This record gives sequence, C-alpha cells and structure tokens, in this order.
Amino acid sequence: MNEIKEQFGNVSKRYDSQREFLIPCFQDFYTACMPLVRSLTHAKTALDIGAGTGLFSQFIHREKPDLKFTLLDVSGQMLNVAKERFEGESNFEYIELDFGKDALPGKYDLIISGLAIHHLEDADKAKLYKNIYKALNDGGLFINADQVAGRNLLFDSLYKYNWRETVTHSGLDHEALIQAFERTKLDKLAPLETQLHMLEKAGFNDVDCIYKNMNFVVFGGFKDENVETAVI
Ligand SMILES: C[S@@+](CC[C@H](N)C(=O)[O-])C[C@H]1O[C@@H](n2cnc3c(N)ncnc32)[C@H](O)[C@@H]1O
Repeated sequence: MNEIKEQFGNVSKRYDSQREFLIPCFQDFYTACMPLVRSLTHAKTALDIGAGTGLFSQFIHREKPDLKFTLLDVSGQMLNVAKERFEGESNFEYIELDFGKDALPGKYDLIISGLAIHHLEDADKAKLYKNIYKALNDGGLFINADQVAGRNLLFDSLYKYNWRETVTHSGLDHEALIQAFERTKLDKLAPLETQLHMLEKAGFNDVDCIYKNMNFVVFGGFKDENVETAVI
C-alpha cells in the first residue's frame, strides 16, 4: 500500500496531462457508461472509489452536475489535485481511505471506479464488490472502468504488448513512460469474466460489460430486480 501511495503521490501533479497518452481509448473509456448513468433519474449521491485526481468524477459531474460526490482515495496527494479541480463546488467531499481494508462510508445511488480496483488481489476484489453492493441504495448502479487480464495467455500477452508499443510511440516523454511502466508492477489484473462472476456473487442481479477495447473495459451492475423496466 505504501508503494501505491508513493508512486501515485509522486505523479499526482502530472497525472492528468499524461492520461490521454496512457489510455489509447481515453474518451470512450470514460464516457461509455453515460447512457446508464443518465438512466438514474432519481440519483442524488455518487461515490468514486480510488478517485485519484477526480478525472472519472469530472466526466460524471458534466452529465449530472447536481449529484453530491464523495471522492475516496488512499493518496492525499492525488485527492489534493481533485480538490483543486473542483474548487468552489460545494457538492464534493473527500475521504482518505484504503478501500482494500476500510469499510466504505455511507450509501450511494451511483458508485464508480476508474483504474483502481485492479490494484487489489482477487480475494480482496471480491470482498470490495460485496462492500460496494452493500453501500448502494436500491436501484443503484456500480460502474468499474478498469484494466483486466486477457482470457488466456495469448490474448493477455497481446494486450500488454500492444499497450506498451502504443504508449511508447504516443509522444509521452521518456521519464513519464518509465514511471508508467514501473506502476504496472503494482497491477493485479483479473479476467473480465471472473469479475462479472464476482459481482453476481456479491448480489448484483444484472451485470454486464458495457465497453471493451483490448484490456480496457467498462463493466458493472444494478442493485435492482426491476432494472429492465427502470432503464427502458
Ligand atoms: C490509476 S489511478 C486512477 C485515478 C482515477 N480513478 C482515474 O480514473 O484517473 C488509481 C488510484 O487508485 C488509488 N488506489 C489504489 N489502491 C487503493 C486502495 N486500496 N485504497 C484507496 N485508493 C487506492 C491510487 O492512490 C490512485 O489514486
């Protein structure tokens, strides 16, 4: 955990400017969930798990500016950048917390997470998904935009090789590249299917993958048996 705190703390001020180089499908990745988010017509509260500098929350905020946002992260330095981003906005609060260890505070209509849960071991991912389910209000939605492992060694290697090649030629400076490659050592990627099953085991009755581009995926579920009628 100290290493996560240290590495993200070190990059916090330059984090946002590097994102579009490091996520080749950046725009789609952060906006694929919007049709589902829009369907939450009565939502009042949102929690961003591993919010970092607040990038994912900013996309959601543009769509639903009236939500009350709680941004949670283990790195105070990453959250400081989020505080600058949303300076002057009264509907934002920030909590420094380890989501692998500590309970999630409060209840929410929408819970999002971007590129954070893949830092947990699989058993801890499963535990966190249960906690997320408990922290959702009825009818609530969970969205995880994250990186996953390939279904098998061939695809996993292909995804990793392709990402490395793409970002190496993206124009990102050498130092940033080295740091990004170093951060991948903190990753504990699990296959998409495994995580969809974890969500079902946690109690989510309707789960699916909304978007996939190589190993960048957006998936999640509703905590509501009547979701089909709610969305359509
Ligand atoms: C790659 S950044 C993603 C930030 C943001 N969600 C985004 O999409 O740009 C991962 C973030 O997860 C946080 N993180 C990783 N493991 C965590 C944990 N166990 N508890 C809280 N935060 C964690 C890191 O500190 C970092 O800010």
